[in-house]
Amino acid sequence: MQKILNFIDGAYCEPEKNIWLDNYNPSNGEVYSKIARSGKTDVAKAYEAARSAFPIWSNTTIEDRSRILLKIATLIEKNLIPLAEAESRDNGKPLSLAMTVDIPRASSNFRFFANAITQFASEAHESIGLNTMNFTLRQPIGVVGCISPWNLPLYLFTWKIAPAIAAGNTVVAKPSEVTPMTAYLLGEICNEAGLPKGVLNIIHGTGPEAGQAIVEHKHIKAISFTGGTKTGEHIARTAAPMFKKLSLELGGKNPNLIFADCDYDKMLAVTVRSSFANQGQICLCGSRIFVEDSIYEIFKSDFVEKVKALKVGDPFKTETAMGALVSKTHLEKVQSYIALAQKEGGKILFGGKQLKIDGLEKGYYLEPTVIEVFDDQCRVNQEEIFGPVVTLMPFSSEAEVMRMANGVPYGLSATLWTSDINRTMRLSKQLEAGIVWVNTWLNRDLRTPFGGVKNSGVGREGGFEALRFFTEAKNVCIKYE
Ligand SMILES: NC(=O)C1=CN([C@@H]2O[C@H](COP(=O)(O)OP(=O)(O)OC[C@H]3O[C@@H](n4cnc5c(N)ncnc54)[C@H](O)[C@@H]3O)[C@@H](O)[C@H]2O)C=CC1
Ligand SMILES: O=C(O)/C=C/C=C(\O)C(=O)O
Repeated sequence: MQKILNFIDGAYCEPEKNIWLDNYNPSNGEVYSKIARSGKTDVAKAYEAARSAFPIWSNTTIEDRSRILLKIATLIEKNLIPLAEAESRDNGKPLSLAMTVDIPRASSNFRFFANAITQFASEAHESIGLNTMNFTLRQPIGVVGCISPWNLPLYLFTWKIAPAIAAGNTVVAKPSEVTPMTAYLLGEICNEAGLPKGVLNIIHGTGPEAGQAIVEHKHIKAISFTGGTKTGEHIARTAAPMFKKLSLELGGKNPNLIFADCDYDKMLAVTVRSSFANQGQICLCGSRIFVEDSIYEIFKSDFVEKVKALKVGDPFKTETAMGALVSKTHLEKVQSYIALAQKEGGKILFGGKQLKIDGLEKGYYLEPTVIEVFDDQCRVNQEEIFGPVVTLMPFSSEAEVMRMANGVPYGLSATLWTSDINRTMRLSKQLEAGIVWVNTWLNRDLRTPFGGVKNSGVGREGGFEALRFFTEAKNVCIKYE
């Protein structure tokens, strides 16, 4: 059976303790590879490789760093089909999604930061009349840790690694133990692109063992993490007393605010996508749908009609719109929320049942699920489900919908559907979210700041924000005569 090995100092290697985890294919529930279960000693080895590589990499010219990153981007593009197939097999997502979203975005992440680093500049402040000049050096931090989740595996793994190495850091990175395959394949691509050994080190294993060892390592000075809010809280508790720089991209419970004056057909099509893309396993999915009461009934029936038409099935088939959920544990978590919704008085308008797909009976398939709820404070409307489940509620005024939209502990994204520019401005300012989309969803320009407020995280990724995170600002003050 294939082994997913660590990638340390430019070479693949087994974990020190020779212990392995099972890697499941969610589409058929079968174990299809073994994952290195690494611990402290593996992380220490990865750190040593990264530490040795740092003096050379941090002094490598911007042009050379950029050239290597561009080469990685090109190689990811060249390997689109094998990478997309690996991602789909590991995660359960439709192959079509991996081909058009996950892998192209992984390549764009490297291409974007290869170019961004050539434009990254620092400031100078002249103290006029005092004969003093201050300028800011933006220096790489050293060895940094990048920890990513299972929902968009290579997409989010590279979203952290690309800016980290573009800025001159060296990295110890850990993908999710649930979806490690494409991160494993990235090692070979980095070697082929000429990335010097030790610049990127990839450790596999569980969060509490390998992940915790990265966060606890006293010389890894910055941690960039994407994942669940509880895990983020735990990481912050470990890293904050060690004065590490932290970027935390956490959960969401994002509202969709649909006003009667919107472009209805466009809104309907995009709302189906923002609800169920990637089986609803994107932190940006709009899981709470609020609809102005004059169009609530018509929306309800049109939406359910469209959701019924979504084809759930074999991720490798072209007609599949929704594949399998990522794991049995996750499927059970999502199902427990569907059961809770019924206990709380919610009405299932469609879905809610596990599906058995011919030939893939042990896969983790779930119908897309639409629940009408009557109290915005019920648990299914407050807690992150992170699956193909959305709630519907009507509203009668801006004030009411804003109270409900902002009435959760999360604040990642919000989507507003309206043709009124004044309302757009008013509500965009009032929404408690790091990202507001108006008449669109998951429309990404990689230069923009990306992140959440409240329990959705700390810090911003994207563009120069990411390059600022992965560098330390040092002021140099020169007094001249
Ligand atoms: N981007 C997002 O918003 C995501 C949210 N989630 C949410 O989190 C819930 C739990 O999913 P999990 O797979 O358990 O996500 P998680 O947050 O535990 O995992 C994300 C990453 O963190 C690592 N990790 C876990 N514990 C760690 C620790 N103590 N120190 C360092 N790294 C650690 C994991 O190995 C993985 O690489 C999901 O049901 C979902 O609600 C999950 C994945 C992504
Ligand atoms: O950067 C993006 O485009 C999307 C990021 C998505 C997540 O962070 C997530 O789903 O966890």
